[in-house]
Amino acid sequence: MFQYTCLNPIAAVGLDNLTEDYKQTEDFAQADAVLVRSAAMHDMELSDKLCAVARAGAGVNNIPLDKCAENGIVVFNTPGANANGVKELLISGMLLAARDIVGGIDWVKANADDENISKSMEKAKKNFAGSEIKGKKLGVIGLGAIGVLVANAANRLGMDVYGVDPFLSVKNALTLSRDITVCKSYDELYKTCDYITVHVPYMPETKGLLNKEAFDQMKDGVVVLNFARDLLVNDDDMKAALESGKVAKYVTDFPNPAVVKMPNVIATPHLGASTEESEDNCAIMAVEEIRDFMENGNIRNSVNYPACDAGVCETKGRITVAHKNIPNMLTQFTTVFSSEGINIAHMTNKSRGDYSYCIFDIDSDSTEAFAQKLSAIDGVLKVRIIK
Ligand SMILES: NC(=O)c1ccc[n+]([C@@H]2O[C@H](COP(=O)([O-])OP(=O)(O)OC[C@H]3O[C@@H](n4cnc5c(N)ncnc54)[C@H](O)[C@@H]3O)[C@@H](O)[C@H]2O)c1
Ligand SMILES: O=C(O)[C@H](O)COP(=O)(O)O
Repeated sequence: MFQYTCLNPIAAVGLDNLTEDYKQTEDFAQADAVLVRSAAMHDMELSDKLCAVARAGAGVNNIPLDKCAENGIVVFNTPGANANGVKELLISGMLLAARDIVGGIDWVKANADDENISKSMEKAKKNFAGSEIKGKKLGVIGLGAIGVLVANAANRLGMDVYGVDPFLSVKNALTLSRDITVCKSYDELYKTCDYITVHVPYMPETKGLLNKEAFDQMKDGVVVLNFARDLLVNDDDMKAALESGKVAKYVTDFPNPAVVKMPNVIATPHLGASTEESEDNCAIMAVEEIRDFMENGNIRNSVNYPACDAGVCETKGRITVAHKNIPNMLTQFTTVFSSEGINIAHMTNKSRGDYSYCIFDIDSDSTEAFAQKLSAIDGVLKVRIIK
């Protein structure tokens, strides 16, 4: 029996896939697995029992990835599961910036009691006129799951699209329309584009990516869109750019107390992934990842451990070991196995950065006493008996 807890509401269509082997608990300390969206986990105490955290979504900056890895806790996310939801909101963000749709709607509400509204609006509408996005240049920073969808959709709407991503994956490059220009540098994108949208993860390396230096290179009157994370933009520099007119409009899904008071800001309350479809996709994928990990020990879509898949165990026993990626670990493991007279039928070991993960399929039953011998090895972070 596994216990799990949800730190945010997770769509039922995903949770329904948890069998009777899973019991929900409200007690974080009792959970073997956690499902989470944006709840802040950095200050939470991690119990020895906790094995897995699944982020039903993309961004993992709310989760202490290194602290989890150090405790042998595997963190997953759900790549691409909410990308279409964000893409659609982003396209609406560009349209909201291109035409004063918000001003127009506000005007209609303010004139709700006007008996002659159909006449007076014909005079008022010139105040809310705008431009079209067709033929304009869009710059996409970060060509991942969302960035590629945004680039391709904007291209289909007749925009001239440029992208930049120093770590562009082969899969994403192949999905990108051939009409899109992949820039070698940010500068090239900044100086060319009328609209610039950012779709990169928030990490120390991307903090304040859009700052004065970046704005200075952009065209006067550029529209900046941020549907990724607020700290990707330097607020003070954005304020100055909006006040000077360098940035004509800032469209963001991440308002904060500073941003909401700035002029020409169009803000939504972190709605990118809040669609039925995205919530369902994320929940289904997160639950699949948790189940494969808890029941088989397999790792898919982890953000702090390597992918490791040994399928379903067909031998008598399976033991998994999360450990430091340092020399001599495997020799020590196999020494323990041989001293106990246990035959390893199949073994998979994968590494990623400072951490490694091993799946041993053995021809004997796994015992607690044996697992403890493995746990006692220096550099071992967590040992689990799967079978
Ligand atoms: N508004 C929302 O509700 C919402 C929903 C989903 C995701 N997000 C945010 O959007 C981000 C991106 O999501 P995704 O699903 O596309 O993730 P992803 O991992 O598929 O794509 C991120 C891309 O950014 C690239 N990248 C990393 N550092 C970069 C840099 N310095 N410059 C340029 N590119 C860089 C990566 O190579 C990758 O291709 C998430 O991390 C999250 O913060 C927001
Ligand atoms: O990173 C993400 O996936 C988004 O920001 C969505 O966050 P949410 O699941 O809290 O809506």
